[in-house]
Amino acid sequence: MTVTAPLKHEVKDLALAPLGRQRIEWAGREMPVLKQIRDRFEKEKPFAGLRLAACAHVTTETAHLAIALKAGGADAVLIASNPLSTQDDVAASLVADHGIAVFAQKGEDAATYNRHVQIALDHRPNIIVDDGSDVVAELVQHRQHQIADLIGSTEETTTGIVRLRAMFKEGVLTFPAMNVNDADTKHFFDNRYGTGQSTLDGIIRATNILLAGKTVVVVGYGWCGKGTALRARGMGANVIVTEIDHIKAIEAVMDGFRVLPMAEAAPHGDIFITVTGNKHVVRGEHFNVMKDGAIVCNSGHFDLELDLKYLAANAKEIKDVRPFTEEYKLTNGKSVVVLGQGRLINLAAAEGHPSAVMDMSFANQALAVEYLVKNKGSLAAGLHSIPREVDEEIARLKLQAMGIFIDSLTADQIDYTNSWQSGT
Ligand SMILES: NC(=O)c1ccc[n+]([C@@H]2O[C@H](COP(=O)([O-])OP(=O)(O)OC[C@H]3O[C@@H](n4cnc5c(N)ncnc54)[C@H](O)[C@@H]3O)[C@@H](O)[C@H]2O)c1
Ligand SMILES: Nc1ncnc2c1ncn2[C@@H]1O[C@H](CSCC[C@H]([NH3+])C(=O)O)[C@@H](O)[C@H]1O
Repeated sequence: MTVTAPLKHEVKDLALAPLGRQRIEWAGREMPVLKQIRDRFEKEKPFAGLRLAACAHVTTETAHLAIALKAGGADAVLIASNPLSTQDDVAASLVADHGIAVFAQKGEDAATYNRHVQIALDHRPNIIVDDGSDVVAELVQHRQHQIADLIGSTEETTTGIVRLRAMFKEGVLTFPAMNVNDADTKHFFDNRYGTGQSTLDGIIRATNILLAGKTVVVVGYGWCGKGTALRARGMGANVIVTEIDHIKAIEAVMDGFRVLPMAEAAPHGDIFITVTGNKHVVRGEHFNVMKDGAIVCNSGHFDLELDLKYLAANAKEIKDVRPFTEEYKLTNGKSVVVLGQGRLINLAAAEGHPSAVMDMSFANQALAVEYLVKNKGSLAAGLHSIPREVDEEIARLKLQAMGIFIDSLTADQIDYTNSWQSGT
């Protein structure tokens, strides 16, 4: 379908649409679950008459989510959830081929990013699809009067959920918000295997560095950390993990990784990857004892995990050495190489998670939006889990699409698992 009527948008270049169209089609081959949901939405039109604002990384995978929501009848606006993650060809195709209003350009500055958040809210959304909670935070801080329009929101990522919990505690989250991140078919695969693969992809595309034999320090051993450490080991790196949580640290030790405090890991690392969702987990005291030329990057959240202000304040010179690769020559004579301006390296220098995992994440998103609409007016304010049966159905459909079938319990086994008398 080609839309001829002028559409409000802010994308880099509409002439990139054919390339975007081709890449969106390619990604679709690995997104069979979302495709089934989209086909049903097309027939049932569950979102007819509803205004939807989505804030997500504008990638080939998000394109499929946006197309599915539009197929369901939503009047959708899409903005970027990160200044560096937009794929400009995809943004162009969504506007030109699908009639979706996209406001996103790779490399947009902070002022533009924030202006796009305002544009998303100017749409007066009934539904917000958020990734990191920037749109919801703006709504509850400065546009309380618009909450009456809202049926609810959905949240994609761990730190977004942390922010929503904090909002609820303060009494400002006065509408239902679907917790997409905590669905098993989301974080087990997206945060772990998606981040594991795409983070290394980003580092390799930015630097073309050999991982075998390098010491990689993974900061944080949550879902993203586990995947990153596992995949780095698979590429032959010696992996050190740092943590602040005793249980996660034992897990890392028993998974066979060396665990050290950051101050002790800092002199050993060749490459540092932060995946904590926390602030300044690598800072001055650590940069100062790193090897000359150590590479640091973030695959967690925003650009705060690395203390970039410290680096800038202590640099004699900051030099672009390759795309998404800047060398900070420090006053102590050593240099630190920062990838992707300290923003998500997997989305800045590579293409984010592969489509096969985003298929499940975005199936959860699409069904979360439908759940909000179906239960309009009856859900309490605060966070809501994706219903277990939805999570299980997504897993069933994914396995089916992969051509993998599993056993089911026999009647005898069901009886056995339901009884407590037959212990022996
Ligand atoms: N790059 C991506 O595409 C991508 C994908 C999914 C999630 N994320 C983001 O990555 C971050 C991590 O997500 P997750 O699901 O792994 O969260 P998680 O809660 O499972 O793990 C975070 C871990 O970091 C640890 N941590 C916190 N502060 C630390 C510190 N100072 N030093 C060392 N460890 C510390 C915590 O103890 C925890 O184990 C979040 O911000 C999330 O939003 C990014
Ligand atoms: N290819 C992709 N397309 C769309 N979203 C993705 C892709 N890869 C990863 N993500 C999502 O990105 C989320 C983390 S983004 C962290 C949010 C914040 N806005 C920031 O940019 O710092 C994860 O929860 C993933 O589901």
